[in-house]
Amino acid sequence: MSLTSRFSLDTQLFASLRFDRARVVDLLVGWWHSAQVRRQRRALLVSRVQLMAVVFAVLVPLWIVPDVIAFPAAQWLPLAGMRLASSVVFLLLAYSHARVHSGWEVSLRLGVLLTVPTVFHVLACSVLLDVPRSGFAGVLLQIYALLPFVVVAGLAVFPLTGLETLLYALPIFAAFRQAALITGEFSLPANIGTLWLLLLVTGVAMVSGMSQLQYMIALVRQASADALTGALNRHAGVETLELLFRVSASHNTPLALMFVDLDHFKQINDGWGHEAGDAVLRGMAAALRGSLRRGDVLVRWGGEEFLVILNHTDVSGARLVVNRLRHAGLGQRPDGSALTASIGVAERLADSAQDWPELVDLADQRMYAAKEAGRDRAVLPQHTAVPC
Ligand SMILES: Nc1nc2c(ncn2[C@@H]2O[C@H](COP(=O)(O)OP(=O)(O)OP(=O)(O)O)[C@@H](O)[C@H]2O)c(=O)[nH]1
Repeated sequence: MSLTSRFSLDTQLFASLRFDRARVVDLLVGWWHSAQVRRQRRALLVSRVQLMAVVFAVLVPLWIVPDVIAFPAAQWLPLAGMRLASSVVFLLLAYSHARVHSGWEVSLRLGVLLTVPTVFHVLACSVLLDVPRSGFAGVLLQIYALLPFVVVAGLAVFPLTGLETLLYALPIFAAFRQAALITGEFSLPANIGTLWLLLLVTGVAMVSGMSQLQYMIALVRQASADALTGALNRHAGVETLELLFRVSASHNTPLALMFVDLDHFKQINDGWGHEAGDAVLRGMAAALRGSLRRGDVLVRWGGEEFLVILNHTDVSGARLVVNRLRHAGLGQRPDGSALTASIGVAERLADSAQDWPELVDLADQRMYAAKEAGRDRAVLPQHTAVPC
């Protein structure tokens, strides 16, 4: 990799670490995360859950030793049973299959990891109700009281959105209140400082989770972006298309594809040089992006060929996008004339496509039909030609 392209990649990485409104919303709720970000985040969350589960599976039973030293058998025996049971659940989590298929599966695993210490805390408070708060037992009781803080602080190691951190923290808050009610220590004025501290730890965990998420999104974007145009590269495009096709087929929703190929692009390279050709490609990608919705996906398929994936879009929706492109234009050639493209459109339902390669083939064939019909036009399913 040349020094300039390396520099430009680094610049892109740091640019995507800057905040703007869309990025903050992405970090707070995550509705618009791309297929790549979702997949990487699932893998990262699962591996972190496994790591934490191993740590807890080892540490939790080790605490039986101080329990035995500090508490009478009536207390340490049930505690030891709870610790061993917790350790079994952690071991199951640690050795469960690393490959997960859905976000729900990941949420469930993380939920179990957090629920075990939370439930343990509430039950331990009932078990330890009558233990005198003096000497070593008193010290241990104070450490037990800190468990909700440890669990909330533990959220900081996961790349979660702000909303997710809050949703995972709320049951821990409820457990903290329940434990205080059991021990008879719950009164709002007396607990206000402790609650404030718990909120503060939640806030820090939230910022930490969102920062990790932001860094992960930046790395995924860098790995899946075409360095010249910023569109998805072909590898990431195929992954996205594969996923969206599968989802569209299982929910029976429409999925349209636009195959966009610039007209007479070679003349630009030959007449004005490769740099001018690159600038035209960059401008064209920016113009395409400007005419698309946020959920649409722009892929650089190769050279001067782009693929636009229009999720939840039928043929009439794709026709609207084609018309919008026609009005907005694709930019200019170096001589100032309008840049034009030939476009082929295919749609999963209208074309009864069985898989994504068939959909790409159909869009590609229609793009060639548009070239043969004189360029500067789009061919849609049922072979309706729309001049661009
Ligand atoms: N500047 C630049 N040129 C590229 C890039 N990738 C591919 N090309 C050029 O794109 C041109 C594509 O030429 P052709 O396939 O003949 O297509 P065309 O000239 O657009 O002709 P039609 O598609 O038939 O209208 C070739 O000259 C490639 O070298 C790139 O990243 N930058």
